[in-house]
Amino acid sequence: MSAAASSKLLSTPSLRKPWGVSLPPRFASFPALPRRTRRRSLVIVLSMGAKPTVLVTEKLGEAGLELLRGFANVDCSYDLSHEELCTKISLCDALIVRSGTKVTREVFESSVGRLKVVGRAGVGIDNVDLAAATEHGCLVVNAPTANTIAAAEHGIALLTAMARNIAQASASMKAGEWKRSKYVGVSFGEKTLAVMGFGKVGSEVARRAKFLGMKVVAHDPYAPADRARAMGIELVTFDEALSRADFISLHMPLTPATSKIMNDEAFAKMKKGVRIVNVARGGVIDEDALVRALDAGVVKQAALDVFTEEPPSKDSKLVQHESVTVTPHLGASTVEAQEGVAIEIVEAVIGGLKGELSSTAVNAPMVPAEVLSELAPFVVLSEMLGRLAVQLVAGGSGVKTVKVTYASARGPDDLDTRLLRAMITKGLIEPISSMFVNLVNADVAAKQRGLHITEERIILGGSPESPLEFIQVQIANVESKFPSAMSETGEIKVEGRVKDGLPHLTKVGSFEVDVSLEGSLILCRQVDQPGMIGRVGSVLGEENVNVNFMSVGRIAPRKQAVMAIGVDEEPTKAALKKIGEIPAIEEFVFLKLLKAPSNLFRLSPGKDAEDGDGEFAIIVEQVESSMKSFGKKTLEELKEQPMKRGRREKERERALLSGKKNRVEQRSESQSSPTFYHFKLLLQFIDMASDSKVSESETRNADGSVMEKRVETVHYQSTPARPGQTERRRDVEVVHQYHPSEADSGSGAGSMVADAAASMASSIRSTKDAISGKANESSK
Ligand SMILES: NC(=O)c1ccc[n+]([C@@H]2O[C@H](COP(=O)([O-])OP(=O)(O)OC[C@H]3O[C@@H](n4cnc5c(N)ncnc54)[C@H](O)[C@@H]3O)[C@@H](O)[C@H]2O)c1
Ligand SMILES: O=C(O)[C@H](O)COP(=O)(O)O
Repeated sequence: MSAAASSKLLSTPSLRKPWGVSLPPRFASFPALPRRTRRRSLVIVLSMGAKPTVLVTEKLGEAGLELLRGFANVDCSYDLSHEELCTKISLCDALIVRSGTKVTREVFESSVGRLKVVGRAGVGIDNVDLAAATEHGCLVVNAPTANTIAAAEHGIALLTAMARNIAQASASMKAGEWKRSKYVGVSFGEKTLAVMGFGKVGSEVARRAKFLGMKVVAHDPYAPADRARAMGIELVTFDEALSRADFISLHMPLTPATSKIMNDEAFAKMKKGVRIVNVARGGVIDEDALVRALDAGVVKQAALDVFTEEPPSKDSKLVQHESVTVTPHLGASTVEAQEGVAIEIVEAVIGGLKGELSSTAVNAPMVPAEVLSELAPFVVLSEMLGRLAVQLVAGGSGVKTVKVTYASARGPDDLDTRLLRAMITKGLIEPISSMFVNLVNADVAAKQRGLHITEERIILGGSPESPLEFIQVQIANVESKFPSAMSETGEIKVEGRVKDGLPHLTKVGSFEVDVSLEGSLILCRQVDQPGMIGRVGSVLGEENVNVNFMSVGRIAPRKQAVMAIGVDEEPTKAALKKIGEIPAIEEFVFLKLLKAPSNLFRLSPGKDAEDGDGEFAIIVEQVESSMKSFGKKTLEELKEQPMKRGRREKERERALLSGKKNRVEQRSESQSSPTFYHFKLLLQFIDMASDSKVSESETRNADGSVMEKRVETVHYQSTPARPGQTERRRDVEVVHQYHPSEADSGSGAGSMVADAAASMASSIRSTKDAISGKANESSK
């Protein structure tokens, strides 16, 4: 498959409808779900989703591998050379490594955009080029907690082994000697241990050292003093730690600031005869300086688990030194830690591939689940506004200065705008470039394109129930192809709000409008007069273009007005021309929104790295278990099931219906057991899947070859936020469409697109079949 063809296929919009068919997070806590499928956000993915491929380059615990195999094709290739890794990586969606694999810029470049997640099965990410990962929009996750205890225990093991010469004495005895006086050790009682780096491992080492009877001080410029105080540990300066310590244990990460922090100068500040343990990173010690300090007797002994170069050379003076105890980077190597790390990293990588925000993401913001669910519709709105604004620019290029205004009744610290800014950036860049922008690389992408985005908060009075009242995007120093979109101060200005959970455009330039942002949009400016809606509507009607929303914003009756028309299908050029020719219309523009609202966290340009069948299975399983628990034989009977509502459900429903759902309520909802509300949602999904229709059509070239293939799905949905409401929205989505210029020119792209479309269509059919199949089975 050529690169071009493959990227075409990857960018095929899926049937994922994040705000349409997704179920809210609490649905994920439905009791019937197995642990693996419980997650922060369960999005129903009706995708063609082939399994992603995950390359594992170092030994990983079996439990993690097993979990991974349920989701992905797993390639365990240990001992790859760097060249081999670079070759293989272009076939992989994710990579899992430990500390032995160097994930360099070259690896990201060689992946040609396919690598979406790098999982570091452990803590230290100094072997991953984070800047390169971020530039390539690749999420890096680690497993920061599962090996803490193992590392701390290893630190203590080295400390005690060193103090009592265990390794040296053991080697000597095995060599046939019996030298009791040579291996006299030192005791810990009343000795001071300086813990350098009071993080997870450092504090566990400190805790254990206290039980050994040691006095413990710690140095960590970033550690909170109260945490140390609570453990009875004094936080001291770097110099004081060095000068007071009989033993030093290193637990800081390797960063430019800590590289060779233990150097000649530092050794000179230590007590003569100090003993040093390092289970952090070899690079924090200047190894040549340590050899000098050992030879001079300043450092009496060292116990090292980590080295600047791993493995160190066989004739390394440090490794061979009589006063040095060494282990080959075994800190994390306990059975328990390796199982834990494997599960922790696999869960993070799977989450990343599904587009979920991981709490262990190293190069993307971590957003708490309740904040995420609250911000979700604003995330879509942000991308839509970015897309609209950039399409209003004449020529589409030269966008350099963008101002985003967030208006909210909440306090200034109560809004994390990183997600919103990332999505506006995505909306601004993607329609006019081939770049794929996600949460990981949004800021870098903006910088690369010289896009300067400033953010402003407006604090409104009133009730802070909603995180935001409106978002405004302004582009300065450009001209607009729709001059009415210019504000009084000369910027292109669009403003939007979330209404009933859906993004709405509420202002264009200085004209107030109100149009739901779905499908695409036609903006017309005309002199306000009777009959305009009808005239434009009939041109669209003749073309079979469905109008989903229409609104007119005017300065005053019979004066200038802007009409915003939301359309499900893209009108032909001829239809747009006819609209432009209506005499009263003075300017107009057609703006494409999104075929499928983007999933913020999706890391690939379009393909959901998700096994769609797995998701269907969950829904089918839910239906089945509901039928059993309600003793129903058919789907119809299930749908008729009267809902018993307790006081809490009624209150919750009332709150939802009136849109008064605050964060506390949402949180308590997500923690409460699934009840009436969940069941309603399930029934809605059944309705949607049962009612959905798929139609396929083709346009052919004169020679009979396929020019364009469209697969449309039509499904009906209730608004998830309003479970009691019977009104439904029609929702049309073009699953795939390609144009003559992209048509099959012998590269195979055309047939792949056709295959993709067919596969999509069959996915929908199989969901419907699966649901009715279960119903039939249960009725037997
Ligand atoms: N040998 C092993 O197998 C093994 C196992 C686990 C962790 N590690 C390594 O141990 C180190 C610590 O891991 P962790 O999980 O405790 O990480 P952590 O992030 O929880 O703790 C690191 C601490 O170092 C502090 N720090 C940063 N710069 C410092 C400086 N200049 N001086 C003093 N302190 C500084 C940070 O504030 C933080 O509190 C990492 O380098 C990790 O890679 C090694
Ligand atoms: O940073 C870590 O987690 C440890 O150094 C463990 O590294 P490893 O996974 O290569 O054992």
